[in-house]
Formats: sequence, C-alpha cells, structure tokens
Amino acid sequence: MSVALLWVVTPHFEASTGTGFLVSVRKGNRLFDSSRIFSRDRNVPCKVRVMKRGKQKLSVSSLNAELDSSCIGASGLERGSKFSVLSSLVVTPADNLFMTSKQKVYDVVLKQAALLQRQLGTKEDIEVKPDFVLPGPLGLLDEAYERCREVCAEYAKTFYLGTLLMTPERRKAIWAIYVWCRRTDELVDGPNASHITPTALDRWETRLEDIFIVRPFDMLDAALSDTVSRFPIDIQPFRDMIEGMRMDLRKSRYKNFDELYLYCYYVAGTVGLMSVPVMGIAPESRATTESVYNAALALGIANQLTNILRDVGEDARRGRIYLPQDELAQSGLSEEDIFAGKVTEKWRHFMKKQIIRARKFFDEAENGVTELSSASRWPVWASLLLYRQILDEIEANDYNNFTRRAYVSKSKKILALPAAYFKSVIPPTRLPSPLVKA
Ligand SMILES: CC(C)=CCC/C(C)=C/CC/C(C)=C/CC/C(C)=C/[C@@H]1[C@@H](COP(=O)(O)OP(=O)(O)O)[C@]1(C)CC/C=C(\C)CC/C=C(\C)CCC=C(C)C
Repeated sequence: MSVALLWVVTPHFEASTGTGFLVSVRKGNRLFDSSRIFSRDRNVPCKVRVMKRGKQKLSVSSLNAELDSSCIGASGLERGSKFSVLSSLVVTPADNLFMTSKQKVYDVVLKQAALLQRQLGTKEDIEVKPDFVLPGPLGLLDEAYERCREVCAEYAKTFYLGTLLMTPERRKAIWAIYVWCRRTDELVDGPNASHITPTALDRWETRLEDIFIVRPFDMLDAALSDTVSRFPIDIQPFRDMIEGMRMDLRKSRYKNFDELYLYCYYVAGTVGLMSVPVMGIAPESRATTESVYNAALALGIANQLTNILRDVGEDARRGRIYLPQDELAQSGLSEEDIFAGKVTEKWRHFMKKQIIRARKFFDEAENGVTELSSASRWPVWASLLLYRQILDEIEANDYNNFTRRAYVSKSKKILALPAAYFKSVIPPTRLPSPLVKA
C-alpha cells in the first residue's frame, strides 16, 4: 500500500512533480492537473514533497502524517493564519437564540433536503455522472480512491465489508467521505491532538472549501473533490463536523441533553446527512426527502450516543464527561462518581434511561433505511444492527462501562449480516406512514 507523505512548507502550496504524481484529471469540461495542486492564491507557491512509502500497514500516524503538515504546519506552530471560518450552523441569527438544538438541526435537515430535491429534480433522476476518462497507466483518481479504500478497510473492517455491497460508484464515494471524516476526527482524537488549535481547524476548513472548488490538497482530498462533483453533496454537514471538533477542543462537559444533541449532530448526525445523497432514495419511495434525511440524522445521533455510553470510563480518564450534567444530578450522581467508576444502583438507573433514549433514535432511523435505494439498504441495516447491539452488551456487562468495553463478538457480527439482508429486501413502504408525503 502506498501512502503519500506530504511536507508542507507554507500553508500555500504547489505539489512538486518529483515522484510521478502526474496525471491530469478531467472535471466536467475543465481539466486540472493534480501534480500541480494549487492553493487558493495561485501566485503563492509552496513546496509539497510527495514520497511514496513501500507496502505497509496503515496506522493512525500514517493517516496523520498528511494532516500534520497541512493543519498543524510543518513546525506545529501557529502562524497567525488569515484563513477565515465560514458560517455554518453556529452562526445563529438573533431570533435563533431561543431555539433548541433540535430545532436548529432540523433547519439544516430541511435545507439539505431542499437542496437535494432542487439538484435532482425528481428522485427518479438519481444517477451518478459517468466515470472520468483518465490518461496514464493507472488514473490518478483511481489511485486516490484506492487509497481511500485501503484506509477504510484498515480502520473500519466491518463497515468496509458493508460498502462492498454497494454499487461501485457509491462505494467509492462513501470511502472518500469516510476518509475525510476519519481524518477530521483524528485531528482532535488522534496522536497529534494536543497540537491542534482552533487555527488549525480553520485551516482544515479552508482546505475543505478547496475540495469543494476542486482544488484538492492531496490525493485523499482529490477523491472527495471527485465525489462531491458527482453527487449532490452540500458542504454544510462537512463544515458542521469541523465545528464539532472545535466544540471538542473547548468543551469537556455538557450541561444538558440539548447541548449534547448539538454535539452529536456535529460529529455524527452530519455523517448521515453527507451519506444520503450518495446512498440515494429508492425511486419507488413515497417518503419525503426531509424525512429520509431526518432518519439519517437520527442514525448518526444514535451511533454517537451509543459511542458515548460505551466509552464513559475511557473518556473520564481523559477528563471528559459527555453525559448530560443535569440528568446525572437528577439521578443523584456527581462528577466524582464518574471518576470513581463504581457501578451503583444509581448508576444502573441512570444508564437505563440513557439506553432507552439511544434506542429511540435507532427506532427513528429504522423507518428511513427502508426508503433508501435497494443497494444501499443492506450495509446501512448492518451498521445499524451492529451498533445498536453495543447497547445490549452494555446491559450484559451490568452497566460497567467504566472498566469494561462493550463490544459485539465476531459471531454476533456475522449473525447480524443475514438479519440485515432480510430487512434490506423489504421494499419502501407504499402504505401511509409517518414518513410518507401527505
Ligand atoms: C453505510 C454507512 C454506515 C455509511 C457511513 C459511512 C461514513 C461516511 C462513516 C464516517 C464515520 C466517521 C469516521 C465519522 C467521524 C466522527 C466519528 C468518529 C463518529 C463516530 C462513529 C463511530 O466511529 P468509531 O470508528 O470511533 O467507532 P468505533 O470506536 O470503531 O466503534 C460514530 C459513532 C458516528 C458514525 C455515524 C454514522 C456512521 C452515520 C450513519 C448514518 C447513515 C449512513 C445514514 C443512513 C441513512 C438513513 C436514511 C438511515
């Protein structure tokens, strides 16, 4: 597996051509030469050395190698960047001040659904653009997607197997989105997290904007540039995920569920919104686009809540408590109880309520999976069933999520696959349902 290692001398850059990074990529009627990847300011050159590594297992640090240079800067020092942060959900007009997080996020869902409908006309139009014709022995874009595939296969084995069930165009797009999400998450959760500052995240956001105007920084970004030009994907969920990382930098406590919900939207609900335009809605579905987006959002929230409940002990050891403070207090629990990590009756009672809530989000998501295009349903069902089982495992561990990590065994994972398959062959509902247009 070859991984490009990039050293960036300044935040502006132009790739050197030393190592055969030299295939032109056709983008609609435009051609861009990926060996010469330009910064926003085309007059400011910056050297990027591209070095191929021999076949080796990808590691967290190899993924980060590329991130370090572009986000932290070669020295890891702040550079007083002039990059601006563009607005996303966080820009709240005065009359939004009293809205709950759910209402604010629902506004995003409505906007995303409207954008998708506007871009596609009708759902029957969902068709990806044809493949680019690439010169060279192995198209640069093919190589870019191949790297995304490798990262995905390495980091998310079960999920990767699920993507193999999708159509080739869709699976490539999901890999590219996955890699971008993973890298974004690594910024605050990876080995270099201590070097990450809000300015570094601003740079990452500038780099995201470049992806959307097809000026990718590296190969993995090039795959996403291609994906977002083929599918009707909007930038906002991506921006919002970066906002979630900012939140992670500045916040380690959540007053109530409203605050936590917003965090879960940023870091995981956004993944659902990014994925729907790729997964596609079944042409025969009678569900509204916004209801499908809402279900996708619910699956992201459910996954993240599950993740938080599974990792209570691990997070506490990093000084983080994602659980709503007011609900902890209502159950007679304090921060000290979390740090002490003792499973008490109060804790069990608190956890039972949290699990009920997470399951409700999974239930909400279920209705939407059936409305997805047929080839996308199996992997989504599989991921839903597998992630939901983590909640069962927490129960099976008698709610000891302080010192025991709930995980789904291989045999249970294998059993979930046929179950997911049978669910996925159920066609979209033709009967009136809460998801169906009036
Ligand atoms: C088929 C499918 C599931 C597609 C989504 C693929 C995709 C782009 C995944 C990106 C995941 C990612 C790396 C997110 C970064 C932030 C993060 C780490 C979120 C947590 C994921 C778990 O990751 P982690 O590797 O840390 O987990 P483990 O420790 O290994 O357990 C999250 C908990 C959130 C992930 C959220 C989703 C996968 C959203 C799923 C929603 C959809 C795919 C929409 C489906 C559509 C409908 C209508 C229901």
